[in-house]
Amino acid sequence: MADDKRGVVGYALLPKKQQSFIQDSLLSLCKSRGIDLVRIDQDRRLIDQGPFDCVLHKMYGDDWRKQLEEFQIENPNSTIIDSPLSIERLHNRISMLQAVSELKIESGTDTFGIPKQIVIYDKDTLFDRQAWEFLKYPVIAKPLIADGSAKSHKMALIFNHEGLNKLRPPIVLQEFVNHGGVIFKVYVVGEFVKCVKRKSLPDVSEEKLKSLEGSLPFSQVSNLTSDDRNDKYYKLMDLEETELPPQSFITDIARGLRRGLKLNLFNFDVIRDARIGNRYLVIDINYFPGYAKMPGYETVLTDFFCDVVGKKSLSEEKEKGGVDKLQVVPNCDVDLTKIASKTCCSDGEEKEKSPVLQV
Ligand SMILES: O=P(O)(O)O[C@@H]1[C@@H](OP(=O)(O)O)[C@H](OP(=O)(O)O)[C@H](O)[C@H](OP(=O)(O)O)[C@H]1OP(=O)(O)O
Ligand SMILES: Nc1ncnc2c1ncn2[C@@H]1O[C@H](COP(=O)(O)OP(=O)(O)O)[C@@H](O)[C@H]1O
Ligand SMILES: [Mg+2]
Ligand SMILES: [Mg+2]
Repeated sequence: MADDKRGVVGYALLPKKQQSFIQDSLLSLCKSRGIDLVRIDQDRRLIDQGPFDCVLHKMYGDDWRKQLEEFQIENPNSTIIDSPLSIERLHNRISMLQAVSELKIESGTDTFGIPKQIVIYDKDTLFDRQAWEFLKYPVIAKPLIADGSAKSHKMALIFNHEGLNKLRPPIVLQEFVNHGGVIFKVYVVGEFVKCVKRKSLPDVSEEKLKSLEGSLPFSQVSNLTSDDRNDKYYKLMDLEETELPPQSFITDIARGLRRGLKLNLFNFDVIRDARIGNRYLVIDINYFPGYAKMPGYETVLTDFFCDVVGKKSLSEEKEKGGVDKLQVVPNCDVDLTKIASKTCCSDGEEKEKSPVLQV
């Protein structure tokens, strides 16, 4: 695109997301750099709107997917951020983390993986302790589907057999790993990677485990307000004292995941195993997360949009060296019909019978 021609990014977001993401500060920075952010009217067909150099979206459903397909056929030069097929992989907590197990990264002393876990489809398997004897209490029960609904964030920490009674499969049972009460959230925007600290669940000692009753339900711990955090369980952790993981290690994982998942906009949650100080576990990956909580999000996102629509980024304009060009990963060609039937992964291993996406 000629640099004097304005770029147009159309966005289709739910009202809550629109409110948090489309801030005046972002609109005006984009505008000053030749990019117009335009709301897509969801009461009209996408194909009747535009032109858009890029369509930015966090919307689901068959109708929306069809509209995007139609739009892409009519507008082959337009970029859709991101492909619905790629996003869909994150809607299942097994296929989501499979992407981590598939990563091949050379690392020095630091290692990474995922916690031991199993997918449970029925109550018989849930109460058959032998079926998941490789998991030690406490475990976390997570809904298998992670589609952004309030229900998909409702979890429970299970301390013993009694705690299983309230669970409703399909769920993922995942070993709870003590990690010092702090998680690392890694935000990815194209090639840009930023790691921040957030509060998490406190450690559970062997001693404490004996005295705890069946289960503890919780939801979106890292987004709790300070009032919630002050209650006796969610006691405030000292985030300041926690050291961040090595930046180059985290960047390697982020870029590997970006290519593996074929996604440009996502974040992932990482914990540091308290038993093994240099072992990191990825526990969650989210599409198009709350970027407005990331310091300086306006600059990062504006640079990304410039790159997507083919305008020079600020770093290029200033001809500064050392800043990676933000390249857009091509749209995904994952075949969703290839969801195999396999079961459980423990730190990357998998056995027959749980849903695993084969790319
Ligand atoms: O709303 P926010 O800013 O808390 O963002 C949520 C994310 O919080 P984070 O940026 O990671 O702190 C949140 O991340 P977590 O699940 O808390 O790890 C999700 O990405 C959530 O989207 P969805 O409900 O899974 O579709 C995100 O919600 P939406 O903004 O997409 O509704
Ligand atoms: N395996 C685990 N070990 C320890 N804590 C965990 C584990 N999995 C999740 N958590 C805690 O539970 C929170 C929510 O789990 P997560 O998988 O990130 O769900 P959500 O998609 O709702 O964010 C995490 O932010 C972290 O505090
Ligand atoms: Mg999370
Ligand atoms: Mg999540």
